[in-house]
Amino acid sequence: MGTDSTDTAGTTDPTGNERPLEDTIVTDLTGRMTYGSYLGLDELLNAQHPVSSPEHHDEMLFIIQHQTTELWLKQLLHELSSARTLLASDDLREALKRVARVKRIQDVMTQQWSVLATLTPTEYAQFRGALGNSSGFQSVQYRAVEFALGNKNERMLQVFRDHPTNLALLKTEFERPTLYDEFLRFASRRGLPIPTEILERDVREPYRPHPSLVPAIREIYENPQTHWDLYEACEDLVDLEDNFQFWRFRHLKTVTRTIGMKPGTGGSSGVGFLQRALELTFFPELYTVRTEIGA
Ligand code: HEM
Ligand SMILES: N[C@@H](CC(=O)c1ccccc1NC=O)C(=O)O
Repeated sequence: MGTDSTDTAGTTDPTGNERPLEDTIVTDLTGRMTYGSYLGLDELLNAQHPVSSPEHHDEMLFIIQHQTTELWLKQLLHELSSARTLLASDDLREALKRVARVKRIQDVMTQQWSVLATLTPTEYAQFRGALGNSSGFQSVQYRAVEFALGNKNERMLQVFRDHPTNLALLKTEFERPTLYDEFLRFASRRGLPIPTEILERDVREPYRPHPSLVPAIREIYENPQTHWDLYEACEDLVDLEDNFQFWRFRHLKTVTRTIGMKPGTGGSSGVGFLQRALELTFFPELYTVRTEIGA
C-alpha cells in the first residue's frame, strides 16, 4: 500500500513501490467477456480432484503435470490434423509451419519431466495406492497422437470401449492416414517414385518398413538442391521422431526413479513395457537412408 491508501486512481505516492492503476482500466466487467470466462477457468481450475485421504501434498503436482501434458497433447493433435490437411492440398510450406510448432511443444513436454522428477519414491508411494488401475496407458489423446504418427494398434481401442466420445475420437484417428502417409502421397504427386503398395496401404495397419521406398528418399537426400522443400520436410520429420523418443525416454527415466521395477497400475510390467516403445520408429526409411548415403 502507498502512503495514501485512499489513492485508488494512483495519482500520488511516487515512493510506495506500488503501480498505480490507470483510470482507463476496465474494472466493471458486468456482462462483458472476461479473462476467466473466455478461458473457461472456472472449469479448468476446478478440475483438480486429489483422491488421497488425507490429501497428500504432492498429489496436486501429479494431477497438474498430467493435465498440462493433456492440454499440450490437445494442441499437438490440432496441429497434426491441420498439417495433414495442408499436405493433402499440396501446401507443404504451411504444413511445415505446423510441424515447427509441434516440435516446440514437444520440447516443452519433455522439459516438463524435470518438475515431476522432484517427486520422490517415498512421496509417490504415499498416494500411489489411491490411483487404483488408472494409468497414462489410458490417455486417449496420447494414443491418438501415436496413431497420427503411424503407431496404429487396433487393440488400443478396447481400453476406451466404455467411453463413446473417446472411442469415436480414437476410431477417427485410427482410420485416418498418418502424417507420413500424407507426406509420401505428396512426394508422389511431386514426381518421386513412391511405390504403389505404400500409397495404397491399409492406413489402419502400423506403418511397416518398406525397403522399396528407400530409393525415393535417397534421391531426396542425394540431391537436396533439386528437392529442397522435401529435404527440409524429411529432416523435420526426423526431428519430430527424435523429440517423441526424448519424451518417451524421460517418461521411462522418471518412472524408473519413482517406482523402480514395480509393475504399473495399468497392469503392464512397468519399465520393461515402456522400454520396448523406444525400439519403435514412425519413419523407418528416413533412418535407413542414413546408412546408405555416401556409400
Ligand atoms: C511418477 C510418475 C509416473 C509413473 C510412475 C508412470 C508410470 C507408468 C507406467 C508403469 C506405465 C505403463 C502402463 C501401466 O502399466 O501403468 C505408464 C504408461 C504411460 N504413462 Fe506414465 N507414469 C508417470 C507419469 C506420467 C505422466 C506425467 C504422463 C503424462 C501424461 C504419463 C503418460 C503415460 C502414457 C501416455 C503411458 C502409455 C505409454 C505407452 O503406451 O507406451 N505418465 N506410465
Ligand atoms: N502407471 C503409474 C500410475 C500413473 O502414473 C498414473 C496414474 C493415473 C493417471 C496417470 C498416470 N500416469 C502415467 O501413467 C504407476 O504405475 O504408478
